[in-house]
Amino acid sequence: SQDEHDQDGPLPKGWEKRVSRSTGQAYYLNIYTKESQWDRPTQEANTKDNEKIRCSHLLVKHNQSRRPSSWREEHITRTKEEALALIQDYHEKISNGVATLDELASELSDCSSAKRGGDLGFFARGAMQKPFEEAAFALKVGELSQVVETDSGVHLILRTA
Ligand SMILES: Cn1nc(-c2ccccc2)cc1C(=O)N[C@H](Cc1nc2ccccc2[nH]1)C(=O)O
Repeated sequence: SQDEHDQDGPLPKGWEKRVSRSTGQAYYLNIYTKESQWDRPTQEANTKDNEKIRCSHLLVKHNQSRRPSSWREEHITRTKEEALALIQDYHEKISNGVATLDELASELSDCSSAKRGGDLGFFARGAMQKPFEEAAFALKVGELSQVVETDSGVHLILRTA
């Protein structure tokens, strides 16, 4: 069988290396959840499929938001188009390294998590509105999302763990 101590060193705990019978290609099996993946794992295998991730976000609310009010502005009147223009500008600034998400979120996010630089802590699937969850769980650690729309407004999401 394939030696799991090949040139990349030992596999993280909970993974086994397998070879695909049809393609002969190596893949990796999570021995707890029986999930498999092509990419060589970099972290210990999670033991349940209620994996948790950690994200920070920047939220810009608008006049169609579920709760058009925030610590920044009691009555939010900007239109959705204006919110999208703002969040696009923030996306560019963060992508170009002009500012960090936590700096902008602290001043500009309409979510009460702004006081923690937008940090939402760890959460599993089922905790957040679906569009936010799908975007967040698709991110790799350190990756910034595109603009994500929820009933709360428009967001930028940074996965931090
Ligand atoms: C999900 N969440 N966590 C916090 C939070 C976290 C850490 C410290 C303080 C507040 C605030 C919220 C929250 O729902 N805030 C809402 C805005 C909002 N809507 C969201 C939808 C998805 C993810 C985060 C979101 N935040 C609000 O302030 O009107």
